[in-house]
Amino acid sequence: MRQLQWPADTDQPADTDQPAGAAETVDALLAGRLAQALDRPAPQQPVWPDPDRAREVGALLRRAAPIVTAAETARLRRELAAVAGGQAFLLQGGDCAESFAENTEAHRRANLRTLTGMADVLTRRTAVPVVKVARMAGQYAKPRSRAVDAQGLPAYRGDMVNSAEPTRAARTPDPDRMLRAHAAAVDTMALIRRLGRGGGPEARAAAGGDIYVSHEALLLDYEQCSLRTDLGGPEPRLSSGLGHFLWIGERTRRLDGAHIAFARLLSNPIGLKLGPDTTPEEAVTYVRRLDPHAEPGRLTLISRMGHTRVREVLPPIVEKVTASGHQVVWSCDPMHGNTYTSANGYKTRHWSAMADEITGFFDVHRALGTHPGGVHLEVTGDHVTECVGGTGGPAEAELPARYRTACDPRLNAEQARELAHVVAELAARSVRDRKGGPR
Ligand SMILES: O=C[C@H](O)[C@H](O)COP(=O)(O)O
Ligand SMILES: C=C(OP(=O)(O)O)C(=O)O
Ligand SMILES: [Mn+2]
Repeated sequence: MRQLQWPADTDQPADTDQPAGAAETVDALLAGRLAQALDRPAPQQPVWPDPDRAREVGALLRRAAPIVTAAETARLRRELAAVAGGQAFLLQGGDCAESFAENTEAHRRANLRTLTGMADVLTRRTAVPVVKVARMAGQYAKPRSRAVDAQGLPAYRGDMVNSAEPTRAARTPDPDRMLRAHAAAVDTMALIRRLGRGGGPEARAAAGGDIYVSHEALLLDYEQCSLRTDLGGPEPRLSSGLGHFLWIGERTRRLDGAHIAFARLLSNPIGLKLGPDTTPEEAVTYVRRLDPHAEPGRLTLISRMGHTRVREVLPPIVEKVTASGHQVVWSCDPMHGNTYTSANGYKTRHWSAMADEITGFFDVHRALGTHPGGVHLEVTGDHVTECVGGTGGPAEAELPARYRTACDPRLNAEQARELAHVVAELAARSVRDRKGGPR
């Protein structure tokens, strides 16, 4: 698989529409499609104060080595096909936002250990393989509800864009941060490889076998780098070397927008967040658009409906998508639909609301006879106090003690483990139902 060849003398893909044939022609075709995709409206993008520097950074990044290999990504695609087919579960999780300051080896190891620990709970209880996908090695860009924060400053948009520090200078988007984020992601992937392979028994236990990496494909100036021509699928596509799995967020999934068009071009498995306003008709439109060749596991639909809505909103979506014949992975994000501000002013989530949304998600799939494929969580191994509840978890008044997140509140290791037991019970029941044959 080759790096996508950009037309000579320019940093931008050519706007051309030639038929596929020789290698250069396929590259030109894909580069043209990419240019068309990126030309569409793109919400949540920073305005770089120095566009020339942003272009220079883009050119540097396009020459950088990929973070993940195409072979690994292809393996994840096969494993997600098994999830879509009901033979495995998906566990995806990590920080809401990685940050340069928190990117220590201890932090990353703790997060990996937490993910692995949760996977162990699930595997032991269900005896079904668990595919582990970390929100890591590229999760540095954030969509925001408001462009301006409470103090009137430009919002923090992730360390890849600006700094969380509350000054106007720090909040000014800086394209060089994309280089730092890329270097940090390379470093994180190297750590994961070290733990997984040559790291010795202790390290191997910490990593727990293969861990894939994922992030939200949000910042298009970053995402258009590290693209390789992939001729292995039903049509020529682009394999992103920036992560194994990329997802499109709730705030950037407009159907006529750049993010959906970009995801359509990728051969990586992709995810799509679906909030409570999604209609079944919209869901099917996304599925047809993003999985045009009906490849099992190509698309993961990550519902984040909120615990009060999931039982009402999800069933018609699952029914309509199932009737369309596409085999998607159904995943539940119980975090983003259950966020609220505590009485003392902290953005938080209650453990019980998450457990309830997950329970609702499994109940919906049980009633419809479909496979509740997995969960998507914001979680850390650090001893933080960001989400309330769980046995022994903090109350609202205790949130200030160790509230460290760069963006959204994460479950700490104890809360995560307790939630893993809830998921494991529900998953075990679902496995039993399936073994019992059609109901
Ligand atoms: O995950 C992150 C999103 O950026 C977040 O949920 C939006 O947060 P905001 O409402 O604080 O902007
Ligand atoms: C921004 C996120 O989620 P959503 O797009 O579902 O709001 C996220 O996963 O951090
Ligand atoms: Mn988040």
